[in-house]
Amino acid sequence: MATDSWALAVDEQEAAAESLSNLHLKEEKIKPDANGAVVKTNANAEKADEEEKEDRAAQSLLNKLIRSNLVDNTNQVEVLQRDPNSPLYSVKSFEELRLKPQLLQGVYAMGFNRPSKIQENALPLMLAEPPQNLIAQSQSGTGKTAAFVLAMLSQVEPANRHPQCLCLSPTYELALQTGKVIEQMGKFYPELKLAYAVRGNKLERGQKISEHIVIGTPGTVLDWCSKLKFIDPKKIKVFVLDEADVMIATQGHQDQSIRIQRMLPRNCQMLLFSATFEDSVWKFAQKVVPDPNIIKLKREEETLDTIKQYYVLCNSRDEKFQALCNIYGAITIAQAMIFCHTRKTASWLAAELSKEGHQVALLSGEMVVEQRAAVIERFREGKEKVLVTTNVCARGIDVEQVSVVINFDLPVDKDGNPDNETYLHRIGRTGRFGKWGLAVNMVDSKHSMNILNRIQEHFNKKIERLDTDDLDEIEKIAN
Ligand SMILES: Nc1ncnc2c1ncn2[C@@H]1O[C@H](COP(=O)(O)OP(=O)(O)OP(=O)(O)O)[C@@H](O)[C@H]1O
Repeated sequence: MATDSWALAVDEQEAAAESLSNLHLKEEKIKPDANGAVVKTNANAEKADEEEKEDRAAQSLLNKLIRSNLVDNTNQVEVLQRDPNSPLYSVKSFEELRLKPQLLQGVYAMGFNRPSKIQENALPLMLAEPPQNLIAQSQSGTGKTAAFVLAMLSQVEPANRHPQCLCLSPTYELALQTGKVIEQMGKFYPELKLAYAVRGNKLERGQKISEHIVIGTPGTVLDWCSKLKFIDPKKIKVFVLDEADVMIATQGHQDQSIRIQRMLPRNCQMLLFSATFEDSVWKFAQKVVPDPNIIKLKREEETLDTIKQYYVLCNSRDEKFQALCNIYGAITIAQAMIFCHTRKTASWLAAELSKEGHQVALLSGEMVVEQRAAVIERFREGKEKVLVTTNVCARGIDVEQVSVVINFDLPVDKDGNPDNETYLHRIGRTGRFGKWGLAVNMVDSKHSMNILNRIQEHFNKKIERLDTDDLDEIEKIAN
């Protein structure tokens, strides 16, 4: 396909995505009810019983919006150097990096006292002379964005008024979030300018952009580099591919990213970041980052050791609800998270619990990400005591103070098999929050008993039966 018609196809694709997201916005009608519970009044109610679809970009954005500090990790960083004979540098302070004073000031103004684990190794590699290529993987919240933003800011020469750093993000919203970090860290570097290559940011044809850093989504960046020629890709010194795992989950982005990368000069520094490292990400990473250094930080392992796990046998949704009420009647629960399989069950349950006088928050996929972030924030602050959510919607969200988790429906994957990873993440604890926890699983059919059995086998941990008609027995589980 010729570049122009290809770029046109990209345009159409992004336009379609945009109109879809507008449509999505129009359908949002979420308001708190008289009890403060967030209740869905979605025009598209027939969709409510559909299983939620996983949206990795939305999850990633949500995580960014609700995160207030670094995620702790006690694992060792693994570093694989391209040249194994060169000494392995790691820094324990930002001073050691010999940053421009205005950047050091920016770092400290953000409240960073010392580099995070991943930054200790990634920063010296990225700032080395000559610049080194890097593939880095560590879970969300470990300081990757701050690291590559600092690398980009360090390489810019403000007197050269053309784009020198190019950063690709999977979505418009994620690009804006990274842009905010650039602006914050570059606060004391006013001559440094940033442009957003995102749909809707229209420039006049024939124009060349003078900003030093361009951050955007692959389709628009490709347009700006090829069809519209706003950017001269040959002058790019640093190329960052952020959230590679989310990127390749979006159709078309992988090819667009590769096409952009092919336009860059050979000596351009290539940096790729990802929170996960499945095979597909690794293959993609190798295509876009030649001769890489590799840094990996394993996710902190979660365990079920400090969790008391129970199951309750029920015959229907109403019985599950009754069992839940009995548990609430017998023990004091400061805060609980309740997981349901569909939006319909989640909103029904939230309404029923509010009728019983509970302060309930509802989190489900039809809310825009900002609304979801606000719901989580309120729950974290203790404004609501129960958070009802769909299985998919709350993936990856930690609310540290919650000690009781109820699986109103057991987690299953799209083929109906037990989703052990989700089970563990919902209920398990890392070393940091190794406090006592209680998990109750509602089982209402042979099928869900089978799922529960497979979960028990997978973790080799017995899940005890709980008779919720026996209040004494329930009381005992809290001791
Ligand atoms: N050295 C540091 N000291 C203290 N806080 C830091 C440091 N580096 C980053 N942070 C803060 O920690 C949080 C997570 O950092 P950052 O967003 O860079 O992580 P990330 O790994 O890029 O996450 P994601 O994969 O979600 O983008 C942010 O609030 C950031 O401001």
